[in-house]
Amino acid sequence: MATINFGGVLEEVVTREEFPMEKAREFLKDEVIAVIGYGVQGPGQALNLKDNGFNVIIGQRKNSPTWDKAVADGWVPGVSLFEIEEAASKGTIIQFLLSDAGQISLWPTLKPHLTAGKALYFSHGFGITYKDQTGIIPPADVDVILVAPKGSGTSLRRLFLAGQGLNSSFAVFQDATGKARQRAIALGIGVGSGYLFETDFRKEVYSDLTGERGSLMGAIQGIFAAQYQTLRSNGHSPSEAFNETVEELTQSLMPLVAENGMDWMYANCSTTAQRGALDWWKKFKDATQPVFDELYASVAAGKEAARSIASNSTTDYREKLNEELRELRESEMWQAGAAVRKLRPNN
Ligand SMILES: NC(=O)C1=CN([C@@H]2O[C@H](COP(=O)(O)OP(=O)(O)OC[C@H]3O[C@@H](n4cnc5c(N)ncnc54)[C@H](O)[C@@H]3O)[C@@H](O)[C@H]2O)C=CC1
Ligand SMILES: CC(=O)[C@](C)(O)C(=O)O
Ligand SMILES: [Mg+2]
Ligand SMILES: [Mg+2]
Repeated sequence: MATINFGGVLEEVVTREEFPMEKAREFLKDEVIAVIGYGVQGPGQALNLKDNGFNVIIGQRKNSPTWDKAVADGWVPGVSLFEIEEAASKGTIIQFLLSDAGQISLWPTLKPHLTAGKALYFSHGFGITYKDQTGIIPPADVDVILVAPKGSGTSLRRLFLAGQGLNSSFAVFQDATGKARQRAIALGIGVGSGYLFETDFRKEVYSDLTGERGSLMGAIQGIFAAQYQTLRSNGHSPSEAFNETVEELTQSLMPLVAENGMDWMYANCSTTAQRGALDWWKKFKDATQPVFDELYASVAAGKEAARSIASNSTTDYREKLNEELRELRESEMWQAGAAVRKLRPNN
């Protein structure tokens, strides 16, 4: 473990230097890793593990689009691709990568295959933390571990193929074998993590649900929409409103934030912009703080989990989500965005 100073707070981080790929492979050489679910995280993690030299099999329902996707990705039926139950019985480590709602309906099928000494692996603290709602209560004689990549499974795979990596958090909920922590770390390295930050299941899911509803996805769209509306209602054209709300942020300013922090991005803007941003960010913080506090309370009370389970358990959940995404896509702001993207100089 390397001790790193995060803004004055010391934390332990696992690095690839202390736990190299070779060590991870050696540690898991007798394990069969069964990846159940082939949505977004499933392919990213399974392909990275396979390419890193681990024994991986996929469990999917036959005659499903994701079965075909797995075949197209090179998994071979009867060799490395099986029906869910067969994969679960063969696996010594079960990576449970169905959607959080899907995990609930599959749990009774999976549970009998969790025999003594196996490991149950999640990429989210959801199922375990909200066990009152999910009914996911693992047997006492299996390890229960978590590795949660800090980003989309698509990015996990892309960054791996580019020779880079994505950081992940990891956690142990239950150590039945005495090697749960090592198993989690080895898997974290195997799926393509660069650094591994230790957490627990509850903190992982509370922070993840807050982040995606908040500044990563929900709040950002809300702020974009509010500013766009202000500009439009004051007579600005769609292209002007979109450029000043989204395009400049993603194309020019966020890469600078990613590279060297907010003050660095500010320092590379005009002194006029710096004056305004330094004055106004606090007003936006004060205005949104109550919403973030309400959000966290809703997460901690299990209300966000309940809503997610209820809406993603219906048979037509995918159609309904797609319908809402279509509304977003067809809004004037994002239609303006589509036109603006076509005019990027590199296109
Ligand atoms: N999407 C991402 O990149 C990230 C996801 N995670 C976590 O990883 C896990 C997997 O997430 P995703 O890959 O996004 O899942 P997903 O939403 O893409 O679903 C994965 C698979 O579950 C299947 N599924 C859904 N309901 C089912 C049911 N009732 N029975 C059988 N199969 C069903 C879907 O067909 C799909 O193939 C979740 O715990 C999620 O919170 C963690 C970090 C990022
Ligand atoms: C990609 C990720 O980490 C999210 C946003 O939390 C998720 O997909 O659930
Ligand atoms: Mg996340
Ligand atoms: Mg999430």
